[in-house]
Amino acid sequence: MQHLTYGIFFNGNSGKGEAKKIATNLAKLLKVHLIEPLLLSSTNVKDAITTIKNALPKLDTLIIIGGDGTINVAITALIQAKKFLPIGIIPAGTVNNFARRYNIPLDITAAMQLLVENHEQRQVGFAICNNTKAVVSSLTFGNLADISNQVRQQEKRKFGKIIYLIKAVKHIGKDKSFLIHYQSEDGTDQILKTWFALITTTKSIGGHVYSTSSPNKMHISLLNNIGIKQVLPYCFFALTGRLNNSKSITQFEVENIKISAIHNRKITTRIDGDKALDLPIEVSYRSKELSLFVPKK
Ligand SMILES: Nc1ncnc2c1ncn2[C@@H]1O[C@H](COP(=O)(O)OP(=O)(O)OP(=O)(O)O)[C@@H](O)[C@H]1O
Repeated sequence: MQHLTYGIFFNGNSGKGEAKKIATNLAKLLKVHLIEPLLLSSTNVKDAITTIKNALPKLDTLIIIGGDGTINVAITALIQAKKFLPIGIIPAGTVNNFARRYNIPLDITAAMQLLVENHEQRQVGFAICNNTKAVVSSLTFGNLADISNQVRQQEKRKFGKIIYLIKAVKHIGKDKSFLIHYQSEDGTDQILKTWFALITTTKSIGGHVYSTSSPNKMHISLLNNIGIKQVLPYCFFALTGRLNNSKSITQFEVENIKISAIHNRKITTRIDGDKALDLPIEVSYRSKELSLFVPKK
């Protein structure tokens, strides 16, 4: 009987070698279930993508150990190879937004066990930026995106989401909005003042539901400006995820979007928490290609 082969991808740079320990334990568990494990890691993102791409022809499934940033690296490799294997996740990041959204156990042992029993495969949506880079959970740009950069992992662990709010309020009045052009094949064509833009691949992020409709689209929320007047609506947005009634926030849902800056200023996006491409960008949503191991209903 021919055995299945599962790739196990982890960040060779992570913490105190925590990810490697998890990978080794998972490899043992897979062997017990007659699945051949293939450990895949590297200490920089470029090599990691190459390593995964080279291994893909040998694999039946790819298991990813890490948070959204690490899942992003792995799915970027699948996009570049145009080969969408089923994926499994061991949530070893800090926030683990993607894993939470699909009810993957946050307990490492339970998440490992899920890969060998009681799972089903579910199609999950993601987006592709400029045809090359995955967007697993979120793409942001504007002033708050830079603020997220200042939030250290330690603070994230200690204060949770509220830390973004504290940092944002400190920035009030300091930064100007950008003029941004948004164009979509569905007819959207607008130039909007943008203080902060958040694009999410589902209606919920960090457990908050940001919008109520269209499962097959990306959700775009723009904070058009921020000053003293916007503090209350912004706080409401940050804490509840709802902003539909605020005039300072624009929301829309699209399958694809072209985003460019009107002025010649360099605007860098952050994708899944990491610094990524500069505007202009083109993002398109994919709802059918990727399937994920999730707990059986
Ligand atoms: N093989 C790798 N080599 C170097 N860096 C990597 C590799 N794989 C992932 N990374 C980077 O490691 C960082 C941390 O990744 P990850 O998202 O897994 O953890 P986290 O930020 O703690 O989790 P979360 O996004 O859930 O809060 C990210 O910046 C990611 O791009």
